[in-house]
Amino acid sequence: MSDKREDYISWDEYFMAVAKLAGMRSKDPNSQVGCCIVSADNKILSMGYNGFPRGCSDDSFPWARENPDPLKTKYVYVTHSELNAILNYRGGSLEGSKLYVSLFPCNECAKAIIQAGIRTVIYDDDKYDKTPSVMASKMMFQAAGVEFRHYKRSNRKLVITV
Ligand SMILES: O=c1[nH]c(=O)n([C@H]2C[C@H](O)[C@@H](COP(=O)(O)O)O2)cc1CO
Ligand SMILES: [Zn+2]
Repeated sequence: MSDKREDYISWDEYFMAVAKLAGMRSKDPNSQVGCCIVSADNKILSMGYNGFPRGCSDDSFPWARENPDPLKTKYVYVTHSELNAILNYRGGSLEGSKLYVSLFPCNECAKAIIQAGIRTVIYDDDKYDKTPSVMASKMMFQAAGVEFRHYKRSNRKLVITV
C-alpha cells in the first residue's frame, strides 16, 4: 500500500511554472516573458526572462513601445527570455533539450533555438500569432523538425509564500 501524495504537480506544470516565475523578474511593463530549458530527462538546464543586457541599466534605457525615434524604444535593446536562457547555459550542449516559454518565440529566438539543437518548444500565450515574426518562427520550426506544442493549462493556482 502506498501513501504517496496524489496532488503533486506534473512535469509540464512544474516547468511552465518555473518559466513564469522567471518572467516575474522582468521589468518590462507590457510583456513579462519567462523561459525554462529542460533536458530530455527532465532536468532544468537554464532559465531566462526578457531584460536589457548586462550593464545596460533599466533606469537609463527605455521601456517604451512606441516613439518616433527607435532608439527611444525597448525593442532595439531588450534581450528576449529564450535567448537569455540559451546564453545563460554554460554547461555545454543544449542538443535534444526542451524549451518551456510563456510566449511563442519570435523569429530571432526561433533561429537561436534551432541552432542550439533544442528539439521541442512548449509555449503558453500565442498573442502574436499571425504576425510575420511568429509565422516565420513556425515555418522555420517545421522545416527544422523542432516540435512545438501549446501548453494545456490545468488552471491550478500554485501559491508560494516567500
Ligand atoms: O519571444 C519573445 N520573447 C521575449 O522575451 N519577448 C519580449 C521582448 C519584449 O520585452 C516583450 C514584448 O513586448 P511587447 O509585447 O510590448 O511588444 O517580450 C518577446 C517575444 C516575442 O515577441
Ligand atoms: Zn524572441
